[in-house]
Amino acid sequence: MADVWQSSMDHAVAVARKAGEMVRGALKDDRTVMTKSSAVDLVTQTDQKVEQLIIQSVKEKFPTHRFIGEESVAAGESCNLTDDPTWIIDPIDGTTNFVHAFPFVAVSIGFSVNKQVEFGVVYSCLEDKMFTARRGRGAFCNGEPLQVSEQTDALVTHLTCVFRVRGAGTAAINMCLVASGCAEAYYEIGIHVWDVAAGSLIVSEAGGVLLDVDGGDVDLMSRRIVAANNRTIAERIVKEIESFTLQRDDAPLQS
Ligand SMILES: O=P(O)(O)O[C@H]1[C@H](O)[C@@H](O)[C@H](O)[C@@H](O)[C@@H]1O
Ligand SMILES: [Mg+2]
Repeated sequence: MADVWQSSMDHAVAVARKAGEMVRGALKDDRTVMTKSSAVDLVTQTDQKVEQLIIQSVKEKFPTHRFIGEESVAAGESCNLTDDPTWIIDPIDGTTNFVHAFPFVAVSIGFSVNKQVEFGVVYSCLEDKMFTARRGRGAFCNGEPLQVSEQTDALVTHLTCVFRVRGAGTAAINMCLVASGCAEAYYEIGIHVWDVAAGSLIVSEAGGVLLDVDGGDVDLMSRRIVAANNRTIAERIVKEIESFTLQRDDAPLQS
């Protein structure tokens, strides 16, 4: 990656930390659910405030950059990735955790150019862990290099009856667990681009493998992903799970 994106990445880290402070503060006194479109799809005022904080602060510094944010898309903005520099933001990944004070909540910021993720930042707010990756330059947690595990006996961070299962309740942290070598794999159907844009780069820069749940190349707009420490485990997961298709994130808006 050309050094031209370093200042954007530095800004992403700084604003993710600020956003994390806001999330920690709100955990104490503002976890009220505003809307609930399903048992798992919750929105709080804090989700919206944190997204605004990030977008405003980025706009001031990088006025030409574009945004895809979970709450902005929920409010009707389009979710199309162009070749322009684009910040892909999940203000609170793990909103259900946040509402219950279950202590795994992340701010996730991916940054893409020419439809390729150039850097990813995931701040695990309560653990105070800042996960970062730049394309071609490795993945880190609080500055320490990350490496996926060499285990062949897989611990998986999502539902399956074949593997041992753990789940943090946030796609971004689940992926950082794979990147950190604490779990061998994560898969999910139903996530959105803002859940996985940053985490996917963190996994691949830590030496992991990303696949679509049908075994092809991962497509961040397709709402499905397998992330694993190696290809053998990724392909085993592909074989074991029953895949299905959901409406893509970039599907044309219904009029
Ligand atoms: O809605 P948030 O909390 O941003 O994202 C969550 C997804 O909605 C949910 O489907 C998924 O299981 C969870 O891992 C993800 O982070
Ligand atoms: Mg999310």
